[in-house]
Amino acid sequence: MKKELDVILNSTHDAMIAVDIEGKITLFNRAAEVITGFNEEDVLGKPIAEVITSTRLPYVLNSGEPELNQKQPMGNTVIITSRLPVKDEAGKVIGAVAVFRDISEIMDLTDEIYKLKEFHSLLEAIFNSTQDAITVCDEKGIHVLVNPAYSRLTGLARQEIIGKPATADIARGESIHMQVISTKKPVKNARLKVGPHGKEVVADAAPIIVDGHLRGSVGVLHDLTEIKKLNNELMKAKQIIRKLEARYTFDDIIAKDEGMLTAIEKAKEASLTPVTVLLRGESGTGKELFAHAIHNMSNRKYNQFVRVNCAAISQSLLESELFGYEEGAFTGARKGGKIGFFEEAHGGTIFLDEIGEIPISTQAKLLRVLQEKEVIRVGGTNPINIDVRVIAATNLPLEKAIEEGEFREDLYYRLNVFPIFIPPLRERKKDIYPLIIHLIKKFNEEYGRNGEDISPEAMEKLLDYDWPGNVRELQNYIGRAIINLRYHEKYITVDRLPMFFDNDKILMKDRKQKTVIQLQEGNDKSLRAIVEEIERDTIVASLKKNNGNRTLTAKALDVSLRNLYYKIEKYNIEL
Ligand SMILES: Nc1ncnc2c1ncn2[C@@H]1O[C@H](COP(=O)(O)OP(=O)(O)OP(=O)(O)O)[C@@H](O)[C@H]1O
Repeated sequence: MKKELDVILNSTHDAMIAVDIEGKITLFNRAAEVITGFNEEDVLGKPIAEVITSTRLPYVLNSGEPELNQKQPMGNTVIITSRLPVKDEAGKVIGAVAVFRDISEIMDLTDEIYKLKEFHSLLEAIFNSTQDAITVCDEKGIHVLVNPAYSRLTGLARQEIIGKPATADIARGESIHMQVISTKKPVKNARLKVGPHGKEVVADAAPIIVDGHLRGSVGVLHDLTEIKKLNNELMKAKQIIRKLEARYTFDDIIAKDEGMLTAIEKAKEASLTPVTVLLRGESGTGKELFAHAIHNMSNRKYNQFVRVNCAAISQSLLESELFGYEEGAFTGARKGGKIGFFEEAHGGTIFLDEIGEIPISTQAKLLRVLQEKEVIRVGGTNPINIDVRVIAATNLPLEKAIEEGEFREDLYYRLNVFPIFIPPLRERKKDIYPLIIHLIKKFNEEYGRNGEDISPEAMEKLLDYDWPGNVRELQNYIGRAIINLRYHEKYITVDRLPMFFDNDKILMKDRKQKTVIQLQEGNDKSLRAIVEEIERDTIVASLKKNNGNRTLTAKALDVSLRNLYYKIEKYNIEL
């Protein structure tokens, strides 16, 4: 029996030390040797206080009371000890035993657990407060976690989705979790519709890998309707800034050609008087630039310059935008009414771009404003005096529009008091080289290049081209050439020139391919969605081909400029 007890005593992980009534060591097991560093033979019979200075066994001998589960340091470790008196049958204390264990490893683990708990709480707070919708699936593709933003976005409560397969919240598109789980690779920018309301989202997902094993997938969804809304607001803000600023002066107009120099002289002359100016010229020739310069040289330069693109505003809104409206003038009218562009430009200049696009009914009202120098807001009766210089611009042959009954003759005469004709670039080739040098400097700054000039061979090619999009096209073209330059290159040489577009063919090819793809995929899109997609792609391609020039694009696609603006807004095209 003693042998068995010896084995037990020396194989247990609990350290044990026993002392007699005098405090001399009578038992010192293997675990006690490991923790204290002493050998049994060296300590047996010695007073415990000589071996372990901090011992409390003498107190237990004295008091006869046990001390249980006491934590205390011992050397570099921490131990947890229980000390018990040993009593004879009469209850007299005849010795004491200390049982203890090194708990420094457990303490380290406790520390680790505490830190993990802290981190967990931090993650939980982020998870619950972030505006990004987050969803987590396990490695089998079962939803295990979603945050409140996810429920707000998808309309699915936690309990409706947890435990369900990854595909359960998808209204349209492929599950990003399943893609991640099958490929172990992240997915970026996937467009999906989710939840019972088919909310449009852009989603990213990444695998959760623990010790080299896939444990699941975490997905983040961004509300696309919100992004679209913000984008629209940004576009509107940009439009407003553009409208309010007259950035250019005559110093910004680059010209060598005599025809162009004459136009500039005429414009300078006009800027010194309040005369109504009609700027004529093809799209991209610099009409807006002239309008800015005239305003900035006039005595109105410290007042507003308001640009109105008459083609970009829908016919139904144009009148109320130009002349303002009174409260309750129509359904949806803002409380308190709204002032129109003419009132906004009071004391300054209004630039009526694409004047040929004004509908005939609005033309009559515009004529009245120009004659009487007063506006009456839509839904109102009180005339409001305005002092506004008018600069109008068009790239349409207004005379032909008059013949066809689309433009009022009397308005034409009102506007055509001081016409300035800006020649197309193909008729002033002398301007091409100075414009290129000006543009190289501008784009060097923008793209961080060091271009200085253009080689004679490259120049020859550019002089041969017709530039149907005029300076705007040249500007975009040189921008692309500068991007093609290496950082150390100073010359735009022929091999750095971008291709000129022959896009009609490409466009047709693209259109056909696209249609076939849609059908081959057996996509369940409606005919309308397919047609709209093709329409959008076609407009984007044509706009690219025409360097963003709306007029040329409208012509190429055989739609009215107004219709094109409408579609650009409808499809949120930014070019
Ligand atoms: N002579 C010039 N010197 C420098 N830059 C020019 C010149 N002419 C045009 N540009 C630039 O070319 C671009 C197109 O010019 P602008 O917008 O004034 O043309 P537009 O005739 O008003 O075109 P649209 O009829 O399409 O509105 C602008 O970025 C403008 O700064």
